[in-house]
Amino acid sequence: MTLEVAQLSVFTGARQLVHDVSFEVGRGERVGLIGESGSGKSLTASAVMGLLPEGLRATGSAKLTGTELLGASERELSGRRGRDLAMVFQEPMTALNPLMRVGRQVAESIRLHGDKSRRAAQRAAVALLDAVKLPDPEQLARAYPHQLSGGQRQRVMLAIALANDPALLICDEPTTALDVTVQAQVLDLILAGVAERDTALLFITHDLAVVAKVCTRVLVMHEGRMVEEGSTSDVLTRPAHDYTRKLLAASDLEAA
Ligand SMILES: Nc1ncnc2c1ncn2[C@@H]1O[C@H](COP(=O)(O)OP(=O)(O)OP(=O)(O)O)[C@@H](O)[C@H]1O
Repeated sequence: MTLEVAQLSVFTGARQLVHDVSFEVGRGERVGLIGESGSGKSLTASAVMGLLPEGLRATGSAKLTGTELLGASERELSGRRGRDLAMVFQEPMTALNPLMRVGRQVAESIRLHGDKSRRAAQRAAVALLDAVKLPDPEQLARAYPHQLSGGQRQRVMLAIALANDPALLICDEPTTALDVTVQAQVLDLILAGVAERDTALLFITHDLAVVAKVCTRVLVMHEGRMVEEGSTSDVLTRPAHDYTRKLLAASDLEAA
């Protein structure tokens, strides 16, 4: 199993925000995490990545390829992030360095976790920018983030995330800020990227149409608890939990 989360809870002081969440994501599997705003999706993912905001703490277990992430040292975690654990967030501007050319940012993430020379990493970076279908990647590698469109920046983030063939990719609303056409293109790239590498995908979204397109299995969160889990087609067509039925009714998903 690539990711095994067991009895994961998140607390702020004595208040519990996430309650005993357990799930697994296998190699090459694409799992959606859905639920309304505030249901605990992002906190669950942040706890797995060791990126909880100051003042919050997690208990339980989250193992990536057999090794415990919860309670690991920051040094250990930062060694794994970008190597076998990668992330793409909603807003690429906050994750990209505004003062560094994008090609160099991709190349640095390759060099940080490998033994490629500067020149080889630069070449690999251009190849990755090409693989995420950025136009004229050699030229584009020399641009700064603010010179790119939102969709182009998200492709750069995806190139960085996939640079070291991660075992697990966590996407948190990666296309929510993009317009519909660009959104579909970026989703296709994510699907192709994880398929090529057999990467496990945990995909957070509140958009059920996106889940239907991307995920084979779905986890439903409500008020910090996991209330339902099943194959995407079962959950979207025959929801077992009242809350999931409400989510479906509130969405404009035609298949539902
Ligand atoms: N730093 C924090 N301190 C205290 N409470 C927090 C903090 N971050 C999140 N919360 C609370 O934890 C709960 C879960 O938040 P979380 O961000 O995981 O929800 P979410 O399902 O990802 O929502 P969204 O779809 O809006 O991102 C919410 O009630 C939120 O107010």
